[in-house]
Amino acid sequence: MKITKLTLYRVPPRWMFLKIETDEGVTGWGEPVIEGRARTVEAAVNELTDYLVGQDPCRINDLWQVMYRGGFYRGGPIMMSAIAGVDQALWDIKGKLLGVPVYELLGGRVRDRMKMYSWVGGDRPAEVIEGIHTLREIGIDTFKLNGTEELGIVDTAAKVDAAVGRIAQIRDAFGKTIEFGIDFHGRVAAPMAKVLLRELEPFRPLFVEEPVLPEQAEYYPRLAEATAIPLAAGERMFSRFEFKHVFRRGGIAIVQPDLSHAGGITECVKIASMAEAYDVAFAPHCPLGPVALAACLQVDFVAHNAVLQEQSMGIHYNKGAELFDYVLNPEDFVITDGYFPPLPKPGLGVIVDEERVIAASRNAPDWRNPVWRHPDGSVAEW
Ligand SMILES: O=C(O)C(=O)C[C@@H](O)[C@H](O)CO
Ligand SMILES: [Mg+2]
Repeated sequence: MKITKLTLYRVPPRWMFLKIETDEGVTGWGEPVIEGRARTVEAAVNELTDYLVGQDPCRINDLWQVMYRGGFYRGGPIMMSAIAGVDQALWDIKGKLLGVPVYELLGGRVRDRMKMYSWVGGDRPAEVIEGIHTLREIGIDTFKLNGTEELGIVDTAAKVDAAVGRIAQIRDAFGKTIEFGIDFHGRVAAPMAKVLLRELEPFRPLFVEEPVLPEQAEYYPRLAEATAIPLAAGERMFSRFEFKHVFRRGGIAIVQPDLSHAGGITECVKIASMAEAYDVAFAPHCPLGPVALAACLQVDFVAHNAVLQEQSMGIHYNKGAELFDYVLNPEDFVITDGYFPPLPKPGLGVIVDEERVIAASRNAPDWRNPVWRHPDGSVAEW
């Protein structure tokens, strides 16, 4: 079998789908994208075409190594997202060719269902209580919300009280009947992370995510020493070679690689396995589309240390399309009591509605995250 063609579709809300065709008619789908840099990743995938067309799609490991090592320069969000989308599509092809879900190719399931969580509250966390009430009605009991709005390197007691007060409201309203992670989203600098973690400790969040920016990773062990709250990170780390430093230094209890940013299934299975050796949990980041989610679930069902799966249903970014709008088999993703079932169909287990994708790709927005500013006019982390 040989790869014959790669086709990319940028679609609302901010996703990009990759279709890989072969000379035997088997087609695979992937979701290579960096949110806000879709056109850059599109160019990166197109540059990989030279290494892929004419090759055997079943030699996934070799093609991964060629894509990673063949161009001398390596790593980073753009290249690793391009590789991720190609990798997902190659696993989709191989599973379809052999008639089995990817998790069967990876040794079979270690669990019967996978715990998931939903976002509540949006960019500037508001209406969190209402959001939780609504989602609890469909059996979801685990959530994530942004911890703060803009925050200075050193900021006021009032800002701290606003952040902590929101969390106190959640515990007042729901007690321990629900769980939630708090995403600091890179908005919190090291000095304020210590303050916030101390003030949040009594409310026992499930985790605090990106407690500082990934470029400040040396603070993870120090912050972990100062708090019992499990710290999570990983959405802005892009290969084993980045995660290994975090594992060695310690401090992170949950790693959250993104299957569409960190080299795909091939790489994230290895990251999950490294994490297990350090007693670190695996909780793939996935604020993206259905192909990315399907790829996550294929790894969740073979990783012993997989604990939580993010998904974008109702997320504040999904303007113009919702998670399953481009999917012909949404019934395979039905959430029961807050869990996803294993995807039964061959390959990634998602059937892409190609007609709808093509139609939507004709007016895909160039999504950008907002550029926030502090009251003094300086750039604030979004
Ligand atoms: O889902 C998360 O945990 C996020 O932090 C969302 C962020 O990754 C945005 O997708 C960036 O545009
Ligand atoms: Mg996050």
